[in-house]
Amino acid sequence: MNSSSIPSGAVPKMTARKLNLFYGEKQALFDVDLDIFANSVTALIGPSGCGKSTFLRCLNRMNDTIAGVRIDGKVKLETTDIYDRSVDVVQLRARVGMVFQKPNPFPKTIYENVAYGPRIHGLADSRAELDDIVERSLKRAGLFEEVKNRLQEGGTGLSGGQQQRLCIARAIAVDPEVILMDEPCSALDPIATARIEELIDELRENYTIAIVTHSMQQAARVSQRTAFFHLGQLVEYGDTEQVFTNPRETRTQDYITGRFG
Ligand SMILES: Nc1ncnc2c1ncn2[C@@H]1O[C@H](COP(=O)(O)OP(=O)(O)OP(=O)(O)O)[C@@H](O)[C@H]1O
Repeated sequence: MNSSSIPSGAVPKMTARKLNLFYGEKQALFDVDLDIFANSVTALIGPSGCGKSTFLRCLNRMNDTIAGVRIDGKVKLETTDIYDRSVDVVQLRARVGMVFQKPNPFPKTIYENVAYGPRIHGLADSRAELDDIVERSLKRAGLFEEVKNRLQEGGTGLSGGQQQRLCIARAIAVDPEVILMDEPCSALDPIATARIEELIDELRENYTIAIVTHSMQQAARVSQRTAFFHLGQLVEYGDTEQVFTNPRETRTQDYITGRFG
């Protein structure tokens, strides 16, 4: 278990306060308060339908794209209220990137998949600079060696695990501060999963990561903090080791021992 906990006094990278979310009439999140710390992995766990993905999507306003969603409460990225009117959602999503359940490379070359974001955000002044960003991002995502001789081939021709690392490289290329991952390994075999888990551990040196996972083993392996959700409520949140070995709440205990979920 990966148990380096958060230093006391650390300032959270992101905070949610009294966060409520409604899909039309149906309330999916209830008064969620949660701090996400820099350079660590926060795992969101809980039974199906408990609001993990909904919460994750609040962190970069991905729920804005769903009709009928209403959100109240606050989410801050450092000092910025991300739901404030003045916030440019495109810029926000560059700072808080996302990797989805199913690898979703663009139907473009490997190079273009990674270069696209930096190009639209104007992060490179020359082709050489763009080449540099692409190479650096692919290296950070642990994919460069496997693809360096085929950067002009299609991204969708890669294996599932490689595609997911390409999507991670694409997220990294715009220099985000936070990376959100929604069950990033659920479509992958055990070997590709292990590779992504190693990568997540490496990435936390430079990024803040929040990951939704159905696998308690995965949460225990990759995260330093674990949040347990049930029926839209945050039931328990603490150091991963504490949550798994000494949960404070009966509902957490019941879930981690397989009594429900
Ligand atoms: N677009 C949507 N429209 C209406 N209801 C939704 C929508 N997305 C999610 N919900 C509902 O909100 C609740 C929380 O869903 P959410 O997907 O966040 O849960 P989850 O814990 O991530 O589940 P899973 O582990 O199955 O992915 C569920 O009751 C779900 O049916």
